[in-house]
Amino acid sequence: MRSHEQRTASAVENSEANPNGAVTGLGHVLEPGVIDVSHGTILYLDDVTVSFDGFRALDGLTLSIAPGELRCVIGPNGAGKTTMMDVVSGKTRPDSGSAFLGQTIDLTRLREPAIATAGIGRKFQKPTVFENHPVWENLELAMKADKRWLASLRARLDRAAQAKLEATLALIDLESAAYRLAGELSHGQKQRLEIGMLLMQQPALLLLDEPAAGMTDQETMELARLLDALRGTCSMMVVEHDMAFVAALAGETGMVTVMADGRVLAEGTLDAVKRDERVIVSYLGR
Ligand SMILES: Nc1ncnc2c1ncn2[C@@H]1O[C@H](COP(=O)(O)OP(=O)(O)OP(=O)(O)O)[C@@H](O)[C@H]1O
Repeated sequence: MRSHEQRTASAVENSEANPNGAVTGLGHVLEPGVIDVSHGTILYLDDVTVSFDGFRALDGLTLSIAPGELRCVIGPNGAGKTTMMDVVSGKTRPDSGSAFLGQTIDLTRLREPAIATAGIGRKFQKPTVFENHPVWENLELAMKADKRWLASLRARLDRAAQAKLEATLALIDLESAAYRLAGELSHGQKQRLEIGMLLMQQPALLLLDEPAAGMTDQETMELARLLDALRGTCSMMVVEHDMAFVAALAGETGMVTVMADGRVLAEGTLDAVKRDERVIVSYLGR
């Protein structure tokens, strides 16, 4: 598996070797997983607008995320957080504005499967695992969905694929549950398994929509530890309402984005945004 740094390096090499980089001018991805982050941005949204029957769910949203960053996005109900993730993952086309993965991959021109292939993995609130299959097989099936693993999986798991599967099982702390049916897992374990399934596809950017919803406090902190362990492997954008979880992820220095009314209301460390009068009024209260 290529690390984030290796992907970045090869993206730079690729753009030097080929003036078009990893994509054509039309934004069609030619080589999965190669993202040009040479300008220090993995995700760039600029002035994005999405309207539903005249109502602006996103209203000039501008936001960027650095490679390797774990960005928490908070904000009141209806702020547009899910709509923003829908734009990034290709589920919703913006009316105007731009959305780029790295320098060259125009997300507004790609369909959802192409965006997934380009390196964006999305986790929805409700865990979606194959309940009637054992945990390890869920990871193997996820791997099969990734063309890069196909050659090794055609016959049987080769050493690299096997090692990746075992490392992921350890990372999501489900080694002892490897042979249990996914349907028998607790909610927190299912959430971790689904993140593991996304990791098998080697995403460059993971979108996580309220991953801690419905979890016990202990499960929430286990999830925070897992996401912490992923730092540097992939970039992450986490939409969340649970402030204890956000505090665990952001720490003292992580950047937190506060959305309201379809745009960014404030951005800064959690401590700074919590003291921001506009954030207190529109979201956190006193
Ligand atoms: N498909 C749709 N059709 C009509 N209105 C929509 C649609 N999707 C979202 N909206 C509206 O757009 C606004 C933003 O919704 P969105 O789900 O993005 O907010 P959110 O910040 O994710 O909220 P929450 O924290 O409650 O999940 C809301 O007022 C919502 O009702």
